[in-house]
Amino acid sequence: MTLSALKMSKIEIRRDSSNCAVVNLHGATLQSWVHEGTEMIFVSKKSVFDNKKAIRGGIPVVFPCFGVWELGPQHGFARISKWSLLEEPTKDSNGDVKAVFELSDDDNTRSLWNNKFKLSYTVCVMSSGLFTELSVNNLNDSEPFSFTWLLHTYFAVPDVTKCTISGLSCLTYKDKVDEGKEKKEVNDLVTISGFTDRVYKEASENHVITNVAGGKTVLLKKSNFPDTVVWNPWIEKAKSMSDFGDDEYPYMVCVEAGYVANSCTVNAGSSYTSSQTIDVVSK
Ligand SMILES: O=P(O)(O)OC[C@H]1O[C@H](O)[C@H](O)[C@@H](O)[C@@H]1O
Repeated sequence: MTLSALKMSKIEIRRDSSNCAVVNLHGATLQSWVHEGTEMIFVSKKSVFDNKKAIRGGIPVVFPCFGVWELGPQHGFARISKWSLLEEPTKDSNGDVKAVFELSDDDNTRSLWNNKFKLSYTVCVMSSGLFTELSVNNLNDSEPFSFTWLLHTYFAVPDVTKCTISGLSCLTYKDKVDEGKEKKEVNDLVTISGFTDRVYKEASENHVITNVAGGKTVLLKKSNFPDTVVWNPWIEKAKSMSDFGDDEYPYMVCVEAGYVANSCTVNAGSSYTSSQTIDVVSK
């Protein structure tokens, strides 16, 4: 690895002049993905980049716990840890460019969660979209470990009330804005018209999301992420967040691929891999 790559805090993964992603080593948070010249990802103008707080937007990596965590910070430590660049951006034979990031246990992670692990995160900028893959290796001597994880993707949208999300119909979801009640999704297409925070269990592997940035439609394809979380803070929650603008909620929707409704257990010496691909299917 070159010295300059070692010193960088953000890694540009550029496929060509109009397709590029930027990953911040703080949390390995993808903080920009430009597809055919359009920024597809929302980052709040009030996001704090102090290498301590989680970046408000992009694709934070949630591990080893989604949500409130009794052992440590909400959504775990991965999104606020300093990752390293394992493989510099490299072009493959069809022109797609891939980089790999890595996080290993250290004194801090073990003080919260006493396990030895290696996380690898692959980000690939393709002509058709964006591929992201998380792998975890259990490096404990003999103990299995359990975790939940999720890619907390913030899509940039021109007007969230115009977006539709498929692949959730008839599913059971936990409604976190209504005391965590279990409900059944009655709509074929989910739309957002208020504070929304839902964990859909065993959702479809494919979600079509319309009217994202540039009016485009994307197909979010998941593998080994059984659940899907949909989140928009709307007016009051937006006001309560110091790192999110009061008037920004119409311009984002989080559709999050996760393994969160139940935990995933990995034996010592074994690994587990989950991935998501976001294909831009129109415009
Ligand atoms: O404020 P954060 O810790 O980044 O969490 C932002 C949001 O993440 C997920 O979507 C959760 O379902 C929400 O309950 C949470 O409010």
